[in-house]
Amino acid sequence: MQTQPKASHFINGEYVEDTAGTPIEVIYAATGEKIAQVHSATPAIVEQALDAARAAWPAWAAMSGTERGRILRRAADMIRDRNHELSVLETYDTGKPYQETIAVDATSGADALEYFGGMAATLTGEHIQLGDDWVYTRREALGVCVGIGAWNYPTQIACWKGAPALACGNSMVFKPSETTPLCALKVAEILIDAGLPKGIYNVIQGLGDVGAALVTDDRVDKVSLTGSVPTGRKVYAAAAAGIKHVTMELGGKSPMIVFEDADIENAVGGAILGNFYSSGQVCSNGTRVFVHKDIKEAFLKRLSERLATAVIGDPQDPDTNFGPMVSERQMDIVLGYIEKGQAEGARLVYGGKRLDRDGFYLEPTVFADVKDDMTIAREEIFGPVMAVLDFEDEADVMKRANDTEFGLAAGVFTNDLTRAHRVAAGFEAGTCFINSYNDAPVEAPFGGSKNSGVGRENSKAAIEHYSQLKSVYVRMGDVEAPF
Ligand SMILES: NC(=O)c1ccc[n+]([C@@H]2O[C@H](COP(=O)([O-])OP(=O)(O)OC[C@H]3O[C@@H](n4cnc5c(N)ncnc54)[C@H](O)[C@@H]3O)[C@@H](O)[C@H]2O)c1
Ligand SMILES: C[N+](C)(C)CC=O
Repeated sequence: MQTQPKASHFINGEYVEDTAGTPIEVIYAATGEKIAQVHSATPAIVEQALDAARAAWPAWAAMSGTERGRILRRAADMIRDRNHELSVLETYDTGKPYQETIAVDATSGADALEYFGGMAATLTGEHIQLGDDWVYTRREALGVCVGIGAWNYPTQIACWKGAPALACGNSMVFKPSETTPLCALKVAEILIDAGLPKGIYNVIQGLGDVGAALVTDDRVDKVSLTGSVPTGRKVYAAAAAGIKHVTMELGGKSPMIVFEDADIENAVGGAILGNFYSSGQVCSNGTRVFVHKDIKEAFLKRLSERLATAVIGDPQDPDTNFGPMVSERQMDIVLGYIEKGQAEGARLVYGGKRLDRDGFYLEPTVFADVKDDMTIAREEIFGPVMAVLDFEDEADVMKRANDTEFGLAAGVFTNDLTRAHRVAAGFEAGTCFINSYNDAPVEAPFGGSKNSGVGRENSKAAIEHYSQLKSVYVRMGDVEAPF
């Protein structure tokens, strides 16, 4: 497959290059080989992208929602038609198994374009009667939105930010992660092929400095970041200085609680999905798995048996279901946490090593007897490392589950109906799961509380974050002035 894009950036409906920008190598995680190179955006490219987005959005905002929505839904259909090609590319970009990318990545991007495309025509204000006078509200676009992506779901993130922004009549400049620059370019190309006016969705490459240049620019009205908490703090502060709207989708260290009455097979399945899908590189993963002491050993035994059946290998092989870390750097970070887990006294019950093969492969890793204050129970690892902690009492485990700076997600496995809902209500987290883990349908709000984020992606809630209301007061009688 051709992995080298036509050019580094996509601006005003065209691929654009500026080789003066710092080269960014794209490394295939499964082999360690270079598969493409792009250039970081120069100040001239940043200017070009923001000028294009600024110039294009008023006409786009003035189009009817039906027309905007039709273009987004056409793009969704095109993504679905090209799912195989896009999934192969996503696998090259991230190293994630094709078995996952064909099922989730481009299709969830298409879901967002279809959902928000359908919603575009329904966006309205309201009428408020005040005696003879009245107020009507107009739901208006914000203007130019900047999207900044993480590397774990490059197509999905490009679409989850782009679809609601465009549906509301905004334009977007999207900067993918420097680790995975390829997929967002395809999204931009497909949107143009679907009929999107030039300049409405632009992609530029770069590291944090390019992201920072976008965030601080006066032409930008809204910033939506998917990334780590430390980056979130910087971006939020910079956006606040310019009084910009923000959405922050940040990291997590989410709890999953398995009660003694849970269906163990389902709970083990949920823990596998919530720790080892995408080789553990998922923001909402339930990496602190609290298992009731009465079933802990049975849980660990079944978990180890099922982990032994993981098919680890060439991510482009459809049978492979566990791939490499996205980069050597990420692999080294995760190995550092595994060392810390052992040094701090956690019991390694599965995996723990780098695999003896090319690429950045780690074994799926499980620690038991983890204590709340251990580093592997407190910090986001963003890799295939599960921490299993014991508990006996519901009130106590709830306190421990919520004792974290993060609040992205949380899950509970139990067959006790009232306990399930009581626990879900008690979680300090934006997205909770009962007898399931990591489902993220476009119809449901997704996002975090506490340090895990601000705002919500997907669902009707996202419309509030990409539009603003204008109130128009209409007086029907004479004006009564005091003098
Ligand atoms: N909540 C969610 O929906 C969600 C989804 C996926 C990933 N994540 C989080 O993302 C993190 C992993 O991704 P990562 O390593 O790419 O994160 P990161 O914070 O290192 O980078 C994220 C993006 O921000 C850019 N950036 C860095 N510094 C910046 C600055 N000062 N100004 C503007 N942009 C800047 C990067 O270039 C990149 O595009 C994890 O913490 C994970 O939990 C969250
Ligand atoms: C949003 N989600 C859970 C699909 C991917 C986060 O890393």
